[in-house]
Amino acid sequence: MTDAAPKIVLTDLHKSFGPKRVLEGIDLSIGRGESLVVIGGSGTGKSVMLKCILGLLRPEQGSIRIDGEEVVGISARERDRVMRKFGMLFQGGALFDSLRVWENVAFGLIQGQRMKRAKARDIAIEKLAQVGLAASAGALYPSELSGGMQKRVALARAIATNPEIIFFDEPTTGLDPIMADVINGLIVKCVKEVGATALSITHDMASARKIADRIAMLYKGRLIWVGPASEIESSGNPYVDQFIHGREEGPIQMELRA
Ligand SMILES: Nc1ncnc2c1ncn2[C@@H]1O[C@H](COP(=O)(O)OP(=O)(O)OP(=O)(O)O)[C@@H](O)[C@H]1O
Repeated sequence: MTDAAPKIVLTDLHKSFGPKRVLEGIDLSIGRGESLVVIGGSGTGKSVMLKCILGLLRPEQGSIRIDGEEVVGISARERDRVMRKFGMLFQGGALFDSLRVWENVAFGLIQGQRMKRAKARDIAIEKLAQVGLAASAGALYPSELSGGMQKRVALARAIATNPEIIFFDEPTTGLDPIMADVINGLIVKCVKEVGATALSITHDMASARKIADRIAMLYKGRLIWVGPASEIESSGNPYVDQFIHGREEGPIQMELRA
């Protein structure tokens, strides 16, 4: 559950690319230990928002606070320190093909924390077990695994350093619905075990419903609805309603045609 001081606070965040305004005033507070999922159509700015928090993009206006600390405009060195709080599961897994599975999982421990290989390997094997993979899988290369197994490895890597905050970027893309459900279940379990705050972006509603405590919907540069996952069916918001039911007809399509 969450406690009083929020982990991440976005205030009046704006990000444009030339004349294209992508984020036009995002306000969002994510509690400690909370799992928040941002939904929204393609190109609405979900990745841009995540990249702003990760420091990969710099917003031209607004504030991003992590544990109360302003991170917009901090130095590269300070950014490295803040980044150590983060774990990340990238869209598509983004595993290193030339490294064995265990080396992928241990990457942040060896490279980021300068941990000895033997110790990092033990932790990697432990994390692989947490996502349901046998120690023997650690010796394989990613190309020898199915897509679902690769996602498990990516999840093991995301939790390897016991991060305080984990970002999930489209965690179920490319998986069949059953494997997606398995991965969603593992995400919930692992986030709880690590005690992390989770921020995910997806357009997979089954995933959002399963992993979110709260859901926020991004549309036209703003969060048009934020609320408990259990209340999204009764949001009373026609944009949300259309999106979550995947209806062709509704206000979103009309504006796309314009
Ligand atoms: N580096 C960039 N330079 C210029 N425009 C960009 C850049 N990054 C993103 N955009 C634009 O910002 C908008 C939002 O992109 P973003 O990738 O955040 O969408 P998204 O909601 O994550 O979409 P999807 O669900 O398809 O991944 C898009 O119109 C995109 O073209």
